[in-house]
Amino acid sequence: MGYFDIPVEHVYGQHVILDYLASKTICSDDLVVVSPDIGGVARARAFAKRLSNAPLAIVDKRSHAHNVAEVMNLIGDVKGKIAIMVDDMIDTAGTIAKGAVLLHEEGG
Ligand SMILES: O=P(O)(O)OC[C@H]1O[C@H](OP(=O)(O)OP(=O)(O)O)[C@H](O)[C@@H]1O
Repeated sequence: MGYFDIPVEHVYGQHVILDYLASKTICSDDLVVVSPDIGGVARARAFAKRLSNAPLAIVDKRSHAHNVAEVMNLIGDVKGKIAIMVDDMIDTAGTIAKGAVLLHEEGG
C-alpha cells in the first residue's frame, strides 16, 4: 500500500466505536458528529450516517497570516448535544484538543 514492500491490511476501528456508542443507547437526536477540520468532513459524515444519520458539525480553522494564531469557527449546532469528534489520527493532539475547547464553549 504505497509505503510498504510487504502485504498490509488496513484495519478499521470504526465498528468498535459504533458498537460502544450503540451500547450507550443514546438517542440520535442528542448526538452530533464533529469533524475537527475541513479535511475530515467526508470521514465524519460517513460516521454520522452510520450513527442513525446523526447531524454533522465542522470545525473551521483559519489562520489569516503566517505566525498568527488560528481562529476557530464552528459550522453547525452542538448546543446541549453529545459531540463525537472523528479524526483519522492524533499527533500532537492540538487539533482534537482545540476542537474540544471550542465545542465546550459552544455548549456541546
Ligand atoms: O494531533 P495533531 O498534531 O493536531 O495532528 C492530527 C491532525 O493532522 C491531520 O490533519 P492535517 O493538519 O494534515 O489537515 P487535513 O486533514 O485537513 O489535511 C490529521 O487529519 C489530524 O486532523
